[in-house]
Amino acid sequence: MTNPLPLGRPVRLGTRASPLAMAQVHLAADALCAAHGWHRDAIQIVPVTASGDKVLDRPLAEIGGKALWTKELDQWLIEGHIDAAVHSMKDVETLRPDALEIVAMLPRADVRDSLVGAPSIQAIPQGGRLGTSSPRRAAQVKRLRSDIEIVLFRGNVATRLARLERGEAEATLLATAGLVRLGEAGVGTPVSVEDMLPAPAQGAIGIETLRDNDAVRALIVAIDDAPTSACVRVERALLKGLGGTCHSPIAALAAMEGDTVRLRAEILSADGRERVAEERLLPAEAAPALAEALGAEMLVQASPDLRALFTP
Ligand SMILES: NCc1[nH]cc(CCC(=O)O)c1CC(=O)O
Repeated sequence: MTNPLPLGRPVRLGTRASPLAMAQVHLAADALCAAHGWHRDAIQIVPVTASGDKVLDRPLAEIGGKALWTKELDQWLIEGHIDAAVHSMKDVETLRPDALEIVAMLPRADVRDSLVGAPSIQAIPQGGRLGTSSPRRAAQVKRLRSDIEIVLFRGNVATRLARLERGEAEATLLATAGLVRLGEAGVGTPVSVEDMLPAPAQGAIGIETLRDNDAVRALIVAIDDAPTSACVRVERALLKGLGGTCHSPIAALAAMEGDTVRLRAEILSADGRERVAEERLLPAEAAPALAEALGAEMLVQASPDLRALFTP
């Protein structure tokens, strides 16, 4: 016997249609079924093509930023075509529409980036090319290896790996979590967070609903991993304080240590020559507010040129 459907019909989970997003929505569906004792047909998966997946020849930052990943899903939620949307938290804008709320996050996966094409950043050949469209990854690599040339790599994980295979760059960096979820765990070598601090919210999957839909919220909140939610909220609060955009090289990682949150954060100039880095132990309760204040403080430490990267 499996439990009856509380909405009287399957729960409709919206997702981007990319292979990574599809793998992630299945993780969310599995978690919901396990938590509620449902059979898998209690969930209906609804793929929605995001505008961010349609334009592949220009940097995301230029064509409209992170909103392009969520715009269609936001609209489907608000119009009631889906009950919840599953997101890579890394791709979710800092400021969300008032009607929506991220109510749960799955346990966070590996937060590290993986280097593909070379065993370490040091081992990339002199003057070699690194394919990425991430201002953070570009700046962090430039900081370690100013000789490396950055070439624009957009598209999904498979596209980027294919471009590397074709010799369009010597190396690329991808989120380890994404590689693992796509069954490509053996591809690449994880880079330590000491060498390369990840993007805020990297490795976290969030589920968003309509703030006012109590029935759906109650179902989704059951799968929330509290430490992941707490840490990702702190990283996103820092982003809010920085007021960054997709143009802005920002890295941040929060981790629970008992009743405190260890927050590491850095902002960099595009060439990696300037860096403002901070590490703080914050009491958990006040951590989001303190992280937001830290973001503003980091901007004060930055040169006018670096600060300009954070003014939209
Ligand atoms: N911007 C694309 C994106 N959004 C989330 C992930 C990886 C999965 C995750 O961080 O949870 C990726 C791919 C990548 O950066 O390699």
